Amino acid sequence: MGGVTPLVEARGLAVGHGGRTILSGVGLSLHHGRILCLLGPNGVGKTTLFRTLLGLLPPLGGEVLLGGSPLAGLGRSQVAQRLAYVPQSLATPFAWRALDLVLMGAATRLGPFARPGPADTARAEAALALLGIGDLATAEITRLSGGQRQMVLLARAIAQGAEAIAMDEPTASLDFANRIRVGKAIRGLAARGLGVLMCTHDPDQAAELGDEALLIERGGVLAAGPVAEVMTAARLTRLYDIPVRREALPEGRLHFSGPSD
Ligand SMILES: Nc1ncnc2c1ncn2[C@@H]1O[C@H](COP(=O)(O)OP(=O)(O)OP(=O)(O)O)[C@@H](O)[C@H]1O
Repeated sequence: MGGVTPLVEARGLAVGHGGRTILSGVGLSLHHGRILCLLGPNGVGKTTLFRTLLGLLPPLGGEVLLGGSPLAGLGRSQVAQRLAYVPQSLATPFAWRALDLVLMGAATRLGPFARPGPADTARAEAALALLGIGDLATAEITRLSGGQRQMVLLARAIAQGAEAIAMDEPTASLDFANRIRVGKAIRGLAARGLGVLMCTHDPDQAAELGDEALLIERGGVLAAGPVAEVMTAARLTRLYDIPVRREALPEGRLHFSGPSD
C-alpha cells in the first residue's frame, strides 16, 4: 500500500459535539478495494467520527484528507464525489418513490441547477438492481419497512458514484436474507475498487467482511490493523467489557462469542 494515496485518511483527528471532545488522536487510512470495519460500544463516537469525515461536523483537532485533499478545502459536491454516506436510518415524512431517493444520490454530483438526466436515472436503476430491489423503484419510501429503506439508502450511496462509502451499521435492521445480500453487495463494491468504511456491532460480520478493523474505545482508538491480528479475544473483552471467546471455524472464518451463562 506504500505510496498509494488513501481514499479517506484521518490524522490525529479529534471529534465531538459543541466543542466537547469525544474521541481524539484518531488515525485511519481507507484504500481502494478495502473494507475497514469500525467496532466499539454504543455511544463511543463512531457516528460522530463518520460525520466528521464527511465534513458534517468540524474536527476538533487534526485533519481529514479525502483522496489526498484536505477536507477543509473541498466543496459539498467534491466531498460527494469522494465519500458517500449510508446513515443508520432515514426518517422522512415525504412520500418519495424509492427511485427518486436514489436519484438524489446521483444528483449530488451535478451542479446546483442541473437536473438529473437519463444517464443518472440509469445509474439509479442499476444501483437498485445491484441490490436485487429493482421492484421497489416505484414504491413510496414511507411505505417501506425499515430494512427495505436501508437497502434503498445503500442504493442511493452506490448511485452517488463516490470512490468510498461510509456505512453506519448497514445491516442492523435487515432480515437474514437481506443481510446476506447486502454483505455480498459490500464485497462486490470492494471488488470493483471502492473503499468501504463500515460500523458494525457484530464482530463476526467485521471478521467476515473486513480487511482491516479499527477498534474504538472510550476516548480513542484501542487498536487498528488487519482483522485477524487486531480482533483478539483479549481486545474484544476489553472493548465490550465482557469475556469474549474467539475461535476459527473449520472454513477458516473467525467466530466470536460471549459468556453462555
Ligand atoms: N448532536 C449531538 N449533540 C451532542 N452530543 C451528541 C450528539 N450526537 C451524539 N452525541 C453524543 O456523542 C456521543 C457519541 O455518539 P455517537 O452517536 O457518535 O456514538 P456511536 O458510537 O455511533 O453509538 P451507537 O453505536 O450507539 O450508534 C454520545 O455520548 C452521544 O450522546
